[in-house]
Order: sequence, then structure tokens, then C-alpha cells
Amino acid sequence: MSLVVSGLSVSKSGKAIVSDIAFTAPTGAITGIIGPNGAGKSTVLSAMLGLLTATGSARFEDRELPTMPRRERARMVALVEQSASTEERLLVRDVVALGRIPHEAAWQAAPSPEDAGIIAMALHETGMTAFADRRFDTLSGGEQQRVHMARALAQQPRLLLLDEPTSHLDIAAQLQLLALLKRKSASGMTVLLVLHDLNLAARYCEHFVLLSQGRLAAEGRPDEVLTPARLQEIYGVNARLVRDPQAGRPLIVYDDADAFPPHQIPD
Ligand SMILES: Nc1ncnc2c1ncn2[C@@H]1O[C@H](COP(=O)(O)OP(=O)(O)OP(=O)(O)O)[C@@H](O)[C@H]1O
Repeated sequence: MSLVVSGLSVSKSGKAIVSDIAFTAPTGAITGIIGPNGAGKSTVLSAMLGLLTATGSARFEDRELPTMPRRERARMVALVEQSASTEERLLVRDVVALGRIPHEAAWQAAPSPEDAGIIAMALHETGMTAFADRRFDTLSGGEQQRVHMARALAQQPRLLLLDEPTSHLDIAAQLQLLALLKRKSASGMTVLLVLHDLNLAARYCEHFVLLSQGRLAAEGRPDEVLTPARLQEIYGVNARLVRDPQAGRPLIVYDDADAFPPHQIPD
């Protein structure tokens, strides 16, 4: 069943952060939420889960996500945040085991054999098996990001939300992660992810949701959403679109950018 978002609005400090966002993320597909810095992408993910005060609707499997009881929702939806806080003194396998908590009985002291198998599989799928007995705070940024992914997989969600999950990953790890998400979506998981790399997004996402200044700017297939005119209007970049001869997906070739406008020059 698709994720259907409608009329989603968030205000903070009296200012509209996102307004009247509406889109549909199809089941068994990867939907990419794209848009410039500050467009409202992370805000939309948080609002969909009721993690901040919002109006509007985010429905999945006939349930209203923002108002669902947290534990019940965690059996259905996992979120990999941009910078997740983690109990740093835990071992990697214990961080991943946190993903099983929504599924455990209240009295359960340790993971069941079934849970242990699911945790081992999540470590394997993210290439983190060899790190299982390392302390989380000794890992590199990219390794930590993979552990957060493993924790989300251990949750066995039917809807997986990811906020810039590749930001710390080298190119091989980025491709491996996206291929993993592709397999998950092909087996029925609905995947929604925020990505800044538009070429990578166009390669792996079937559906795009483009945000700009807190509003929905476009929604549809990557080749429908990514046009040179839109890239100029929304990102302020000059680009040409060509087609990847093998994958058949759109490829963006960027022209050189102008220097930073004065207000963006770092101190
Ligand atoms: N408390 C607040 N008061 C005013 N503005 C805020 C507040 N919190 C967030 N914002 C603004 O809301 C906008 C949307 O933020 P959000 O993190 O959702 O953007 P984003 O699209 O995820 O950006 P990025 O790509 O940089 O991660 C930003 O311009 C941010 O500065």
C-alpha cells in the first residue's frame, strides 16, 4: 500500500517551514525526496512521524502515521536520521538489537534466537558483521552510518525513511546501500529517502518528490521532474540532461557554478 501524504504543514517560531505538502510514495519502489538545502526535506520526514507539531495527513496501510502509538508505528516504520544520537558506549550488535525492541515482549530480557538471527542478517546486509563486537563510538562516520542502517533493517519495517543515508559513505558503499534498498523495495518495502546527489537519485529512484522553499515543486518520474529549466529555477545551476546509454536513466551534466553569492561567503 502506498504512503499518501496530503496537506502537510509545519510552522516553527511563527514561520511556515513547509506548507501544504502532498505526494504519494508507491509501494515496492524507491521514492527520492530532493531539493536544495533548507527546502524542508528533513522537516517532512519528521512531520510524517509526528516527531514535530504538524497539520495534515500521512497515511500508510490505512493508518495515520503521526498519531499512531509510537511502539506500534515502530513495528511498521523505521527512520534513519541524518545525525542520529546513539548510546555511544554500546557495542555495534547492541545498537542493531535496539531495532528489535518494538517487536519484543515487555518482559523479554535478551534477544530471542529469532531476533538474534534477524540482527545477524542486518549486520551481514550492511557489511558490518566484522564490527559486531566493536564499541559504536570507535567507528568511523561511514561505519556508524551503516550501523544505523542495520538497526533500521533489524526493525523489519514495511516503510523505511532515510535522511541522507549516503552522506558519510564512499562511492562503493553508496552503491552497495542503494542496491540493498533496491532489493528491499523489490521485495515489497516502501522506501523514501532524501538524497542530494541527483544523478545517484535518478539512477535508483523510480519516483521523485522535489521540494523548494517548503513547498512541493514537482512530483513524478526522474525524467519528468529533472529538466534543465527546473534545475535552473530551483537550484540555480546550469545543466544539461543526457541519457545513460546502459541504464537508460537521465544523467545530469553540470556547468561550472558562479562564485557564491555574497550572503553565502563563509566568514
Ligand atoms: N526553529 C526554527 N525556526 C526557524 N526556522 C527553522 C527552525 N527550524 C528549522 N528551520 C528552517 O526550516 C527550513 C527547513 O529545514 P530542513 O532541515 O527541513 O531542510 P532540508 O531540506 O532537510 O535541508 P538540508 O538539505 O540542508 O538538510 C530551513 O530553512 C531551516 O533553517
